[in-house]
Formats: sequence, structure tokens, C-alpha cells
Amino acid sequence: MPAHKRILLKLSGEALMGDDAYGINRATIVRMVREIREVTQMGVEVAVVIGGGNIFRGVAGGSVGMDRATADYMGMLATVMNALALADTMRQEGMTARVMSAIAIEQVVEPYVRPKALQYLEEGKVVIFGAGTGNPFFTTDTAAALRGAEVGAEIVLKATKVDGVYTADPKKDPSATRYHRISFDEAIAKNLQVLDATAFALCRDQKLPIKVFSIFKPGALKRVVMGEDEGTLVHV
Ligand SMILES: Nc1ncnc2c1ncn2[C@@H]1O[C@H](COP(=O)(O)OP(=O)(O)O)[C@@H](O)[C@H]1O
Ligand SMILES: O=c1ccn([C@@H]2O[C@H](COP(=O)(O)OP(=O)(O)O)[C@@H](O)[C@H]2O)c(=O)[nH]1
Repeated sequence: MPAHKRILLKLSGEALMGDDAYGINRATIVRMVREIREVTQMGVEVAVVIGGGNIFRGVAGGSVGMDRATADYMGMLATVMNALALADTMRQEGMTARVMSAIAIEQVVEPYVRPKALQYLEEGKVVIFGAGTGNPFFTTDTAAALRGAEVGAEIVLKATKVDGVYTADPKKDPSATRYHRISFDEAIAKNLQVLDATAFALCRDQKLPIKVFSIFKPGALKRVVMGEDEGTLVHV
């Protein structure tokens, strides 16, 4: 039996690159979609927020000196591209997905309308939220916390490049060790950087737990959904 009925899955945009320098790596996206399909087949309702770092960092050179808000809108559009790619890969893998955008681009994707999103989830469709929160100066982690709270997800699953929350950034400090679980207050007090502070605060206020795990580890998503020991749980 899955441990959760409805989840909000945050997928790192950057992880979609696989070993490429930027963009979407075909094999990587297919593998991720198959892992998501496995949990939907267990009856879990899945909402997804996807990042944009794989596309936007690829063109970020051109954004140097740009107005921050404008650059952020470019980042949000990048997440919409990833959302479309993800939904289409899901279609090819026999799933039904709907993309909803936080900024109006009606000819391309439908706008985010909360009751509609809830309806899709109840119907067993995967809902992919594009364009983050729709606001500059935010991140897709914050969008994951926000949409997770809005759709009543039981947990936010952050699938990222590291396999959990460490005592320090493991990329910089090889002696860092991984937490099994850590409270919001402790993670904020220790200024651990796996999730941004706004997302952390929102989840803490809404008592929405977060699980951080590796997007690269085969079967990790399923183990997380089954409530098995995987990654780090950030709890109230
Ligand atoms: N205490 C920590 N524990 C784990 N990872 C950390 C920590 N501090 C910083 N990081 C870094 O955070 C990164 C993951 O967060 P982020 O850049 O937001 O990824 P995403 O692309 O999934 O949004 C990791 O690559 C890791 O190097
Ligand atoms: O609510 C949001 C979400 C995203 N972004 C922009 O979109 C980019 C891509 O998102 P993010 O960096 O969170 O993606 P990831 O790190 O997961 O690839 C960010 O850098 C921001 O510029 C934004 O302005 N508001």
C-alpha cells in the first residue's frame, strides 16, 4: 500500500539534462516518466512542478545585466517548455497528463485553475504545473510548496541531484553526512540550502512535510511513495 494518496512531485529542471550540457535528455525524461507511471499505477494521485534550469541556464549568458524580473520571466517560460515535454513523454508512455500554466499563454497551455486541477487529480490524470508561481523573485521550489498546499498534497517530494539533506553542501564538503529526518526549524536554523527559505517557510506553516531524494537513483520515487527509507524527510 502506498503511504500517500496525493503527492506533489518537484522535478529539477537541471536533472532533465542528463549528461548533456543543457536541454532535455531523451533517455532521462523517459526514465523519469516511467518511474512516475509506476506510482500512478499504484493509485497515487500525482501533481508535478518542474524547474527550468536546464533550458534557462543554457541561455543565461545572454541574461547578464538583464533586469531580474525579465530574466525570471524567461526562466518561467523555460519551465513551461519542460512541462510540455514532460506531458508529451507521458502521452507516449500511455499516461494522461494536463499542463497548467501560472502565466497566461492560452494558445499553448491552459491556465492554472485550482478546481480544474483538483478535478484532473481525482480523475487520475497527472497535472503538471508550469511557469512556477507566475511571479519573478520566486523559485519552482516555492511553486511546489504553494501548489502542494493548494491541492492538498500530503507531501512534497523534491527529486533533485543529491540524495537527501546533508549537514553541509555535499558538493563542497565531502565529509558532510545525510540526515534521515530533520525538522523544519532545525533546517532553517542551520541554513541548509537544499530548498529555498520561502519554500521551507511555506511548508512549515502549512505543516506540509518534504522528502528530498535523488532523481538519478532508479526506483527511489517508488520507495518514497511506499514510505520506505529513502532520502531525507523534513518534518514539522
Ligand atoms: N545541506 C545540503 N544538503 C544537500 N544538498 C545541499 C545542501 N546545501 C546545498 N546543497 C546543494 O543543493 C543542490 C540541490 O538544490 P537545487 O539547486 O535547488 O536543485 P534543483 O535543481 O532540484 O532545484 C544540490 O546540488 C546540493 O549541492
Ligand atoms: O515562481 C517562479 C518559478 C521560477 N522562476 C524562474 O524560473 C527559473 C527556473 O526555475 P528553477 O531555478 O527553480 O528551476 P530548477 O532549479 O529546478 O531547474 C528560476 O531561476 C527563476 O528565474 C520565477 O521567476 N518564479
